[in-house]
Amino acid sequence: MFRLSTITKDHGTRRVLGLDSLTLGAEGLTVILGHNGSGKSTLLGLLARTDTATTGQITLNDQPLAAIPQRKLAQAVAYLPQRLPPVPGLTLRELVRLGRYPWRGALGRWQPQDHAAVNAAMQATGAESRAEALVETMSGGERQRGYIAMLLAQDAPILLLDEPTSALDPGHAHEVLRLLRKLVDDTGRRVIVVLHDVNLATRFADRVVALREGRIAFDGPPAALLRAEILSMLYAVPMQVVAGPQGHLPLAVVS
Ligand SMILES: Nc1ncnc2c1ncn2[C@@H]1O[C@H](COP(=O)(O)OP(=O)(O)OP(=O)(O)O)[C@@H](O)[C@H]1O
Repeated sequence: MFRLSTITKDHGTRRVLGLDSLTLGAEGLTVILGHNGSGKSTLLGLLARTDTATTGQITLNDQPLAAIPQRKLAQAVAYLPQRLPPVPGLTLRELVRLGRYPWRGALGRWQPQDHAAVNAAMQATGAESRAEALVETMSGGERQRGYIAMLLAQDAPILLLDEPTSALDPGHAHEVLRLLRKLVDDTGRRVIVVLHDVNLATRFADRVVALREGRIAFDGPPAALLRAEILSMLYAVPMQVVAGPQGHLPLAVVS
């Protein structure tokens, strides 16, 4: 579990994040929402330690995040950033195998548990059928499933994903969230995921944390987010809440 206290992140004279106190990763699936530029990726980058705060402290399981050795951190936290470098010449299976990096010994030998983790991750994501395909030839959805399989193979208890559905059509976006939900429910992993789609968030999340101009503007269960005044404040456009499909929460729409 992450604890953040009095965190700020400045770029030059501009403050892009200011969080007094926040605990993340204690519950199943947390979605981070917020308008463009509200600080979501900055927050995830701080948790993944690819970025550092200007002031304040972050701990992971009561240890200062800054003091955790890189390999130990990678065993505890798997991070899928918003933008990934191209991977020319790599097959999907090779990509997923990269997820095992933090677990391999000094000589980099493959152990039975490495193979098992790669196979399980490919199976869970339905990536097996394309295992030998080159990643660069795949569609956005297939590639994204591959990256999520790589993340799963890392076998970390906490997963951080920054807009994993941004390149996906509605069907594939749902599929990714269903998969993350299943991971949480079946394996007890903790998932923290940045999304833009409010309705996807409320359908799958246990908790929603919403940022506005770098500050927390909402933190609570999905049903509590579905109020016109809260959504309109978050996105600075008039929004409404309308009836959803039978058995589901209402839907957020721009008025
Ligand atoms: N390296 C940087 N230098 C200067 N400003 C930066 C830098 N990185 C981020 N910012 C600014 O910090 C603010 C927050 O950025 P961040 O990427 O965290 O927002 P976000 O909520 O993830 O946005 P989006 O939804 O558009 O992905 C933005 O205004 C961005 O321009």
